[in-house]
This record gives sequence, structure tokens and C-alpha cells, in this order.
Amino acid sequence: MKIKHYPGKAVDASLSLDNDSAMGALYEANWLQAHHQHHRAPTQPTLSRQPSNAGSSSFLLDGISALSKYQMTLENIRRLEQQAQDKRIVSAIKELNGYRPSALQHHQQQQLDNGWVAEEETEAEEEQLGEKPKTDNAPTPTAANVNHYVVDPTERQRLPRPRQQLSVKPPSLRRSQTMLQHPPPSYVTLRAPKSKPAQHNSSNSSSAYSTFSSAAEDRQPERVICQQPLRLLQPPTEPPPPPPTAGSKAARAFKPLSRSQTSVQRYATIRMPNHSASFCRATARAAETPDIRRHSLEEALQGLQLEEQLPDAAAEPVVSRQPERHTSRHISPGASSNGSAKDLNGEGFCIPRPRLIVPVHTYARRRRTGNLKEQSANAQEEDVTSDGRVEVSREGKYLSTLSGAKVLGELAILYNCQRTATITAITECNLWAIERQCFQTIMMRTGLIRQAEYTDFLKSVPIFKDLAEDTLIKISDVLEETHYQRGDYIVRQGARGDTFFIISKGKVRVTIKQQDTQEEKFIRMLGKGDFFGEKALQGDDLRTANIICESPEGVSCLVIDRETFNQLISSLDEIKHRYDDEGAMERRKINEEFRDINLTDLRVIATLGVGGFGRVELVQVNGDNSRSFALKQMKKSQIVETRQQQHIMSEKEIMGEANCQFIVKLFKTFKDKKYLYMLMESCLGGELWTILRDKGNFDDATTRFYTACVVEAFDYLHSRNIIYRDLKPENLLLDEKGYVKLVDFGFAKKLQTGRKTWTFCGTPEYVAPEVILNRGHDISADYWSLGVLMFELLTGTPPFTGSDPMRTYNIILKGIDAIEFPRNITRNASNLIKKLCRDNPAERLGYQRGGISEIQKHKWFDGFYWWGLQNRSLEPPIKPSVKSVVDTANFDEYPPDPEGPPPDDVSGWDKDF
Ligand SMILES: Nc1ncnc2c1ncn2[C@@H]1O[C@H](COP(=O)(O)OP(=O)(O)OP(=O)(O)O)[C@@H](O)[C@H]1O
Ligand SMILES: Nc1nc2c(ncn2[C@@H]2O[C@@H]3COP(=O)(O)O[C@H]3[C@H]2O)c(=O)[nH]1
Ligand SMILES: Nc1nc2c(ncn2[C@@H]2O[C@@H]3COP(=O)(O)O[C@H]3[C@H]2O)c(=O)[nH]1
Repeated sequence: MKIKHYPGKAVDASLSLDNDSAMGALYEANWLQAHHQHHRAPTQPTLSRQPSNAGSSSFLLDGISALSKYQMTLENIRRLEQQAQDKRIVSAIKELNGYRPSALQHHQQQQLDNGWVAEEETEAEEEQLGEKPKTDNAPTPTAANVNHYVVDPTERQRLPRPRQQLSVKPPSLRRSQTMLQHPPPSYVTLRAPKSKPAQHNSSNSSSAYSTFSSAAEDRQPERVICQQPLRLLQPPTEPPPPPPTAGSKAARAFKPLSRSQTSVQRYATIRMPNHSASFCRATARAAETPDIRRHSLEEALQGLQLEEQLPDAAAEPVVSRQPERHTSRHISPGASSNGSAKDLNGEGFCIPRPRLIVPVHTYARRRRTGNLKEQSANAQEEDVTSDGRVEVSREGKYLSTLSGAKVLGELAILYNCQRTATITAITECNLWAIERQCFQTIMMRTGLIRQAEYTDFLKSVPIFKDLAEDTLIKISDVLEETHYQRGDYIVRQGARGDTFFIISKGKVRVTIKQQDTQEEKFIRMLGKGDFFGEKALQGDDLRTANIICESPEGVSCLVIDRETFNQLISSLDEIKHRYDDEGAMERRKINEEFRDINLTDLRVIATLGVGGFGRVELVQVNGDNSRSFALKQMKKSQIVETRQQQHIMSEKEIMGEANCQFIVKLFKTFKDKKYLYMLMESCLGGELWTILRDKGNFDDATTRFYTACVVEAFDYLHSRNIIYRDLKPENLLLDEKGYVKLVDFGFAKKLQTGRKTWTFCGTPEYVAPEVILNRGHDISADYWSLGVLMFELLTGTPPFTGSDPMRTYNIILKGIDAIEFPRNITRNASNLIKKLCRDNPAERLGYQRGGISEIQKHKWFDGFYWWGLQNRSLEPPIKPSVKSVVDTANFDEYPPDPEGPPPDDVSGWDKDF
């Protein structure tokens, strides 16, 4: 069998089963690269093979080789486990290295117990989010910090503009600050090696050993089984540490990682109480795909021989006394790697195999996906006499003690490199040896067989049918198969999710918890070839529905990790939209209408407004005079200068998807060298601010109507965890009927559930105290601004107004109780304002248990016809005069842009706009 592309780090070469030299060159090249990257020493002179005619360059990996990473990971994790007092560092390191820290197990437990519980915010997480600035630099309302509040150059020229808009600090700066404060763990920094004299010279070994018992508890004279080459050893800098004895403090310090940290627990979001017991694909699929059985692992081994070896007779392997039993034992999925019962109970060390080439990767996968129960049982069953113990050391330093059915010595074979560690027998051990050729062949054949099966299956799945063969191979290489029993929750709504699933067998039920009743509503059934789990990966990590195993005979899923999903799958249209809710589908249909409209099809009628980055023009599509649109034109250079790229992308995304009649719709975006454009629905009633300016203030009923429109818009946004952050009358536009809509989503942001954000943005008069104090804010900041809006609409001036932003912040921090309420604010209105403008975000109305409905139920809204507002049957208090679709009478007049066209920006940051 030939493959073209090797998954993982994609090596482009032809690999043939019988082409030994290609295989050797592949391993060799990997090792060379590893060596080059990490040891920076001259090329290993003792490599057994020279680059073959297969061409070593084509085998080289980008960056660090998997082997190097693997070794360093292994050893550093251990070292850090011993050293680090701070558990957070340990778990961060593990996570960086692909392990799942116990925190996730904790999460999973929480999910099992009670749905899910919001994770405690940590600095490290915020760092990842790239939002939280260094606390030292947190803005406080003192003059010294003025430069944190960069006055937005977008401030309009029109008078009387009472306020300025805030701009944000450069995100990159914030990030580096955070990193300064919390430097990343030094997991790549190896400590100075301590060495002890090697007992034996070593060589490139040609066999891998599986240790398993031979009775004796008595400590035998130590014998080296495989040894790391002497050349690598450094002169001792300090006396070697004594080998830890069982139960000693040192031995406890070496407490190895548990398997659970590397395998099933990675699906922290998935509740899998009753996994079916088998991960042996050959078995699991036997019933369904008889042809696959032909390629069972046993078959892959035909003609291969295992040898049993005593450590002191390493040079002369003894032929196994029980070859049949050994054969099945060694290759069974449960025992294919370090699958001892001890391991599985969290006491053994679990070697993460490098994801490099098919055989290696496949080898790893089996273990990572392994079903705990069954592997444990298998290992116990087969590990008849598992008392033999070996010690692993590297450069004279003790690493671990292995016992039971462990595989060792595979690295030198897989990578054709010298032994990477020294293995010494510390009790009498019997080892089974497999020769290089045999071992490689097993790994390769089983890997290829497995890969071919998965690729075939993927080809039959409709969403993948158009994917290139090499992409399918890559996907199939990282797939892990999991099995569930009837009634299992494969995915639980509200849990955190990190994986994408394709059903390979059986049926699942999709349900969604109803907000009001908490009952689970049936949504649909999914079967073989269907997928699920994409939403959590696209959104804020949280599962949006329950997926329950329905088939009596269980369900099998192929599981794909987030990284692969993002790289290879997430862009598929079908993935993006298959399970859209009704609103999203309707919205997509609307946007579809504008698919064929180009910038050149638009004709400018007049200017509607001037924003921070340019003008908003009233436009019509050539040949269609029945409708008009607002085209927001933004100077790219200015966006970059003020570092608002991220905000603009977010604005596009949120407005483009929102399907709410209280939010201005964005239909299409365009870009050219100088500008970004947003084609929106036009609201010809003008800004609420203009009306307020002309009228001075509104009465209670008028204010109630506009406030209610905003409540509806917030209800829509907040239920999707979107924070708006820029409420003010300028951003409320009236449509021709007099209903207001929220516009300008430049500061809107989708938050992760339970998370806060730290970006300092908004308009000074409207920002909440926690924003000023840089304590992190969330949707509750919008409720604060709602109170401010009510006050401004009722009085014509916002409650917190200073002569400059710093004074305004000081006033805000004194709180709403320090503000005198004019008489025209009714008691109910002032009560609601005060309840919205609570200093403590958690106490604000709308943010508590009853959600936004608490605002709707407030006395001030007594008798308000919410349903009429929602179905637009309610008569608005002010009916704007809009004579035609091109009537701009409700807008001020704007002179042409005095600055002229901006410079070109073709840097490409806006490619997704
Ligand atoms: N859809 C629309 N229909 C009618 N007028 C609009 C529309 N969108 C924007 N405008 C007008 O253009 C002005 C500026 O628009 P917008 O606030 O979106 O731009 P911006 O660059 O984000 O401005 P800001 O400086 O307020 O952040 C608005 O205040 C409004 O007068
Ligand atoms: N490098 C390294 N090898 C280990 C470790 N634990 C067990 N081993 C095994 O020790 C073996 C030494 O020979 P190999 O390099 O062939 O393969 C190595 C692994 O199988 C470890 O922590 N580091
Ligand atoms: N939200 C939602 N999810 C669905 C629906 N139908 C199937 N699903 C799947 O259910 C999955 C639950 O986990 P995710 O939210 O990650 O991804 C979700 C979708 O893949 C549906 O109608 N709504």
C-alpha cells in the first residue's frame, strides 16, 4: 500500500511497506531534525543510516520534531511536577504539552453533578483571551492615568456634541503586559544535566521490549537493558541523587502522570458514564464491516515473531516460550502501549507518542482513546506476573520506574536514533523483544490499515465528499473512536466542549433545555454520517444542545480535536450552518439576496452621518429606486492607526448575524484598498440624539417607549452573550415608523459564558464604574448604561457629566445616590434608574436571576404593551416625517471630507471582512 502524504506534520513522500530504506530515511530525518533543533550539536555521527535516496529533506519537519518535543515534554513534566509548588503552573504546562490538567477533570465532575459551573477566572485565561491588561496599569480615575483614556479622534464636529468616545489601548500592549506579569512557565528550559557514570555503552538498539514480570521481589544486581549513548552525558556537576526507594519522599515526588490526564479526560465536556468497553476497532467494527476484519491487527502480525529476552542476555534474544500468547498480548490495543492496570488507575506513567508518522501516531491514538475500564481489565488479565521493575534514567538522572506490561525501547526504533534513555533492571525481569524490522512493520501496517478504513468512511460522509484525499488522510489520522451506550449523554448542554464528532454507527437524539421550564425539548435524530459538536468549537466553547445515545446497541463516534477541526473542517459551509436556529437561517436568506450586489452597483444619494472612520452615505442600488441603504465607509488606515481591527471584525460579525428588529441589519460588506464598507438597512427617522437635542428632553411615556426598544435589543444580544458597550442616543436610529434600532456595534463583543472582558471602551458619560476601575465587566455594564440613557432621555443630560472625562469618571465613581434627580423624573423612573445604576454589577436589575424580564416587570413599565412593541403594532410616541426612501431631512448636513482619500492599505489584515 502506498500513501502520498503523512498526516500530522505532513511529510510528502511515498512510503512503501517493502521499502526499508524509505522508512529508515524517514525516521532518520526526523531524528536529525530533532537533534538539530534541540541539541545544536553536530550531526550525530553514530546514526545507523545515511539519508537514503528517498531524499531526507522531504522528510524534515517544520520546526521542532515530534521526538524532541516528546522527550522534552516527558522529562520536563516530571521535573516540574517535582519542583513546582504552584499547581497552576504544572497544569498549564501539561496543557501546553497536550495533556489535560486535572482542572478539566474537575469540570467534568461538576458537569456530572450539576450541569456546569462557570470556571474561575484566572489571569492565565485572560491572557489567552488577550483582553486583560496588567493590573498595575489599570486605569484609575487619577490624572496620572489620563493617557489610558485616549480621546477618540472620531469625536464629531457637530455641535453640541456633549461627549467623547473612548478608544482602547492597543491589545498587543495589554498582552505583553500580562505576559510580563505572568511569564510563561519555563517548560522548555532544561536544567543543567546531572549525570552518573553509565553502566554500559549503548548502541542503536534493534529491539523494543515489553517488560513483564518474573516473580522475584528481591532486588537483583542492576542491569542495563537499553542505554542512552555515553556521548550525551555531561560531567557531573553535583553528586547523583540516590535512586529513590519505594515509598520514599523522592519516589513520591516522582508520582507519574495518570493516564486520565492524557486520554479520555480531554473530553472534559462530555459525560460518558457508561462507555462501552471496547476500543479495539477490529472488534468494534467486526459486526458492521466484515471486510475490515480481514485487516485485523492479528493479521497484520502474521509471520512476525516475538522474542522474550532476559535483560542480561540482551544481545542474544531468547525465543519466546509462549509465542502465541505473547503475540496477542503485545499487539492487543489494551497492551499496545503502556497499558498496565496501574497506569490506568492513575499511578503509572503514560508516554505520549509523537504525532509524526502514521505508525507512531496510530500507536499513540489507541492509547489516548482507550476505554479505561476495558484496557484496565485487559492489562490485568494479561499481565500475569507483573512484578519485574526497570528504572528509566536519562543523562544519569532518575526519571521513573516502570513495571508491568510496559513497552520500552520503541523510540530508538521508531526514529532510528540512539537510545534516548537508559533502562536498568532493578528486579529480575523477563522481556519480550521485537526486532526493529518487525516492530516497524507492525506499526506501519496497522497504521495504514486503520488510516485506510477511516479515509474510506470519511469519503462516504456527505460533508467530506469534496475534501481532497490528503485532507481526508490527515483527518483520519487524528480521529479517535469512542463508543457510547444507550442513554449516555455524549454531549451535555452548557458543558465545555473541545471536540467534534462524526457518527460512525448508531443514532443519537438532540435535545435542548427550554429556558423557562428547563425541560429538554426534542430537536432531531442524527445517524451514521451525521456530525455534531461544531457549535462549541465555533462559539464560546459551550455546548448548545444535549446529544444522547439512542440506539440500543450503542453509538460509535469518530472524534476530532479542536485543532484539526479548525485547520481542516471548520470552514466547510455545511459545518457552519447545518444546525442554524430559525432566526439565523432567516438572516442568511436575507443576506443571500445581496450576494450579487457589488460596490459599483451602488449610487450615493447623500451623507447621513460622519463616524469615527468615515462617512455613512445613503445609497441606492442602480436600477432599483424602491429601496435605499446606508453604506458605512471606513478608512482602513484609520482603523489600523487606532487599532480597532478586532472591533471592526466583531462589528461585522455581530451585525451581520443579528436578526432582531431593534438592531440595524448589516446585509453585505465590501472592501477596497482604502476603505471597508458596510451595507446596512437605512433608518431615515434620524438619530434619537437629534430629536432629543431639538426637544430638550422627553416625557415619561416617550422615554419608556425608547427604553423598551433598547431593552428588546439587549434581550436579543444578552441572550446570545453579546455585550453592546456603547449605548447613547447617538447610536439609536429611528426607522420611518418611529421605532428605534441600535446601530454602531464597534464595541460589541461576544463573551464566553461567565467570563468578563477588560477592554476599556465606551463613552465616558455612559461607562460603568467597573469599566473605569478595570475590574472586568460583562453584560451588566449595559444595564448601567440603560439607567444612564433613561436619565438622559428624561432630563436631556446624562447623570454623570464632568467638564472632561476624568471628572466624569470621578462623578461616576461617587455613585448614583450622589446624583440629584430633577423633579420631572417620576418616582418609578428614578427607582428603576437607581436599580440599573447600582455600583455592584451583580445587584443591577436585569442581571439577577430573573434576567432582563425583571426590568420589563418593573413598576415603571406597568401597563406597557410589550407584545405590541414586539409585533410593531404599538404606536411610537414620535412619528418622524420621511417622505421617500431617499428623504434625508432628518439628518444634519455634512460638508465633504476635508482630508481627502486615505492612503492604501493592502496589508491583508481585513481579509475576512
Ligand atoms: N443605518 C443607518 N441609517 C441611517 N443613518 C445611519 C445609519 N448608520 C449610521 N448612520 C448615521 O451615521 C452616523 C455614524 O454612524 P456610526 O455611529 O455607525 O459610525 P461610527 O464610525 O461607528 O461612529 P461613532 O464615531 O459614533 O462610533 C450615525 O450616528 C448616524 O447618524
Ligand atoms: N526519553 C525517555 N524515554 C523513556 C522515558 N520513560 C520510558 N522511556 C523509554 O526508555 C527507552 C530507552 O530506549 P529508547 O530511546 O529506544 O525508548 C525509550 C522509551 O521507550 C522517558 O521519560 N524519557
Ligand atoms: N444548537 C443546536 N445544536 C444542534 C442542533 N441540532 C444538532 N445540534 C448539534 O448539537 C451539538 C451540541 O454541541 P455543540 O453546541 O458543540 O454543537 C451542537 C450541534 O452540532 C440544533 O438544532 N441546535
